[in-house]
Amino acid sequence: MAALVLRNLCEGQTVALKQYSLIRFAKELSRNSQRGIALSSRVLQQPAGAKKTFVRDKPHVNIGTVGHVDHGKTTLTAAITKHLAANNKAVFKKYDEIDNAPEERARGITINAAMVEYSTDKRHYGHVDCPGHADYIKNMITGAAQMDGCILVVAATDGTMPQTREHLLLAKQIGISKIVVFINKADAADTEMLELVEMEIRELLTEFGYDGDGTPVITGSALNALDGTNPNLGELKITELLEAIDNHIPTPVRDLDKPFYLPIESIFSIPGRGTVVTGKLERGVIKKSDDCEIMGFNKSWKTTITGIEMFHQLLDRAEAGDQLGALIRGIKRDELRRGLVLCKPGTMKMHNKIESQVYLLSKEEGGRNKPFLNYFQAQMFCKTWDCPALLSIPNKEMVMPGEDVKVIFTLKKAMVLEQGTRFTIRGGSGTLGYGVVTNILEDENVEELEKTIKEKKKTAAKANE
Ligand SMILES: Nc1nc2c(ncn2[C@@H]2O[C@H](COP(=O)(O)OP(=O)(O)OP(=O)(O)O)[C@@H](O)[C@H]2O)c(=O)[nH]1
Ligand SMILES: [Mg+2]
Repeated sequence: MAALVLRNLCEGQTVALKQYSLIRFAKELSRNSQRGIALSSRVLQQPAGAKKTFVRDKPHVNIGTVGHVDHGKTTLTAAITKHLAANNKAVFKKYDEIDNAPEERARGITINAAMVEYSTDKRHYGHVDCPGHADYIKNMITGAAQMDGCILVVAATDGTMPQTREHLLLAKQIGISKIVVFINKADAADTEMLELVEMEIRELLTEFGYDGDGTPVITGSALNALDGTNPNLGELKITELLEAIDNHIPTPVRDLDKPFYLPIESIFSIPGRGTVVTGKLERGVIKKSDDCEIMGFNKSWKTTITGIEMFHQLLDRAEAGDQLGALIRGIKRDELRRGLVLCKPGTMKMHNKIESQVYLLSKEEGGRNKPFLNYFQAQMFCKTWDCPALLSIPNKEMVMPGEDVKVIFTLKKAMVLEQGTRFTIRGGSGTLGYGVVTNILEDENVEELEKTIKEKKKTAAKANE
């Protein structure tokens, strides 16, 4: 998260965000304990004996809230923890404990994806509350990249909105196969409106390849549940929602036998202890004292894992699916960034050129209205990283939005990529398309390529004079 703040600074997001970022940066370091997965300095400096050891007595599943800005995702997240806290299955997280950065409080919106933990009788959950605002879609992608299933929140007062569509598209692309819908703000809408919104959502789910008829849709009021008023729309609906999550979102089959692999989501520095990287372990098993390799953005490091934690509890062994923090030896926080990968030494490789099959969104789907010419530069988002990438189309000069095509991408930096990896292409402020890596190609000299492109553009401009 702290890394994210720095990134926001570097990448010139809104001025307001910059002003708040330094304060947030300082706060982030001290608020790790509220995020669940991160290892806070306060916590890690305690003698190991003072901390609980994580007991794996239920399957762990990663879910979260997605949907348009202000539709009630954070209110719902707080309401779920309140409901389960009454049964000792969660710690109640108030609304402003989830949205706790100064700018989030000032603007009343979620900027960073936040994490809470709770259990039902059936499973243990890590829940990421994603931001809905279009400006923070990057943070939503990173948050959602870790989910096994999600709760799509749609306010009955608005119905489906642009980020409802965009989040659904990204969820599909990230590989989330099952969704549960919560139609929120039922306290502020009439029955006719609620029915219309449900129909609209079911249609949208079908359009994006989900089971529109079979997806559980629960209609209620997160605010009523949080306030403890109107139990028929509040409390009871949270019970229904949790049952739907337990039953509709399958426990993923985890890849425990493969070498471990964790896309890094954030990096923290713990004075006196070292650097912690956090993220979801995608596959394999890690143990304390395991050797590891960190790689991405043209660089790599070899080091050792000296501690593992999940939700403030210590683990000797973490397995695929766990949202964890790993303490690593001898690398400074500033050397690392979100998007790097932690893996078993020698098992992964970085590449900067791939062949892929891509679907480019049509204008109606929120895509571009102009054709894509050779060497169009887009931003590729994959797992927790994003990197500029030049698009080229074999044997063609251009492709149109709405086309499903074979595309070659040359990335500005070599990243960890594999055949079958899914990614999203964004540009300007929106999603332009999505695709899957079909082949790894021989690395390209990016500087040479850029020179050639410049020359070609110059020649073309001269010819047009
Ligand atoms: N009437 C009514 N208002 C609600 C309900 N749930 C949330 N709200 C209000 O809607 C506003 C937005 O709620 P949030 O929970 O911040 O929405 P969000 O989806 O997390 O917003 P972002 O994270 O910024 O995208 C707040 O003023 C809430 O009090 C509800 O069930 N009924
Ligand atoms: Mg929110």
